[in-house]
Amino acid sequence: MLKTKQLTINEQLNKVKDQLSDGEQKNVSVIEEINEINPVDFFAAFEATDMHRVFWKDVTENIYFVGIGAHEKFQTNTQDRFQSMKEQWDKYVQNVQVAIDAVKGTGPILLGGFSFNQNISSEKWKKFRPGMMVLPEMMLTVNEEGCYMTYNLSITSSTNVSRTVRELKRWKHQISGLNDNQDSQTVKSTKSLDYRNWNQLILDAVETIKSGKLGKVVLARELEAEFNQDINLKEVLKRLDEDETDSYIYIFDLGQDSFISVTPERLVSVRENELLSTCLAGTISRGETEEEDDVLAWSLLNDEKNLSEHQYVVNMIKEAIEPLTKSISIPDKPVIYPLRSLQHLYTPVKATMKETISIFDLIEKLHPTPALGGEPRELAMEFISSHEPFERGWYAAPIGWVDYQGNGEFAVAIRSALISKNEATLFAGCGIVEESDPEAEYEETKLKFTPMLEALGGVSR
Ligand SMILES: C=C(O[C@@H]1C=C(C(=O)O)C=C[C@H]1O)C(=O)O
Ligand SMILES: [Mg+2]
Repeated sequence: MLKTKQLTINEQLNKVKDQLSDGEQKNVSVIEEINEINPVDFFAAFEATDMHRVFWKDVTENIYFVGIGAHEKFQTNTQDRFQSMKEQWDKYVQNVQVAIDAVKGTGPILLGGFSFNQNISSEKWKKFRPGMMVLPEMMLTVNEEGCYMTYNLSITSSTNVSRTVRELKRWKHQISGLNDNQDSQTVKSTKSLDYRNWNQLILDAVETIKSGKLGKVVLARELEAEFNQDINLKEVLKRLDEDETDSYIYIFDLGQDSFISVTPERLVSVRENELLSTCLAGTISRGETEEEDDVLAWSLLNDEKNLSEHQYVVNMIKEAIEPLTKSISIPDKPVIYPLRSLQHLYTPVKATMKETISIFDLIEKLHPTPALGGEPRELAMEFISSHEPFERGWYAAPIGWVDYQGNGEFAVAIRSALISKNEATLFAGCGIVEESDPEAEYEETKLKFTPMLEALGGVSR
């Protein structure tokens, strides 16, 4: 329920308009509670339009955001991309009026992401920028309390409010003509780095680690899949939403090209001055039976190699965050984080910050953690750039949202794919440490392709 007596969006717009002087223009956010609507259906209803679409599902808070269209687009190509994004958003927020006292998860919320490296250069990623976030024209919020629609627009003292409201509500026609009978694609062929080259890549990394230059480096491979028809994003999303109940689900859709991720890894979340980050590194498969599952979990919790992969992440996050905090709590030992097809070592990091610090500052400090980059960071980044035979683009990079009050959450885009028509490029990586064995790491990446590949209708290889 909205906190204040619920004003219609008509009344909300008139309230803002009445305060405007002649010729003045104002960004405004109006919010209404709506009847229940399925977020996957809502996202899919705009498939045939050229509107920008963003999908976000956070399982911890049980919340969905679906952003449609772009009232404002914020992009950055500069070296200081996180600061540049922060400045652009701060500037917008200073001139926005939220017409009513918004409930959590409604109002102006910026959705988007960044690339792994500071630059993007390959043809494959040409539609994506190093920083790209949108303030949607309309955003559906579905949480435990209900369904809400936020509209972001700008008005002047001469705006025709009833006509504007009619235009805002056009989406209702869009969802009524929904066609559910589209076919799903099947995979025709897949292609990945051949094992000989993978073997060499891992041996090079292990040698560099043994020489003392690196502690850990995360290396990944691409899997290119071709399908018999254009990928039906709605079916993919529906499967992920139903099956992958312990991961974030994210789509950044630019029309023909979409980036999609089903990631269990939180980079950082901020609620007022409370911070939560998670260390997720160290992997084993799930068992067929409960007993086998327990045995695997126990062996992961006691495996020196996996514990070492994990500890690099804990140490780095602790070091990065501690100076900003009044108090910090990190358990001594990791626990198991089980997913549908694999399990990880997991350590939550909770902290109360000294003052409210922008989520963009935190991303800048944390990205990439040694769960995606390595230790030491700069050398690991150089090793990745010079050895991995593809461009990461948005894979392993921060994706998420920030609201107008500074709350926000960013995940890391692993278990992800770049989709274009009937082709998808999937990504999976693994933490290489001194004890790494190329074949075991190859199997681990294969396991990590599973969630996305299954949702796409393919089989892992
Ligand atoms: C790099 C990925 O995952 C990371 C590597 C892990 C590992 O090597 O054990 C586990 C989780 C993530 O930190 C990926 O899924 O692509
Ligand atoms: Mg690993």
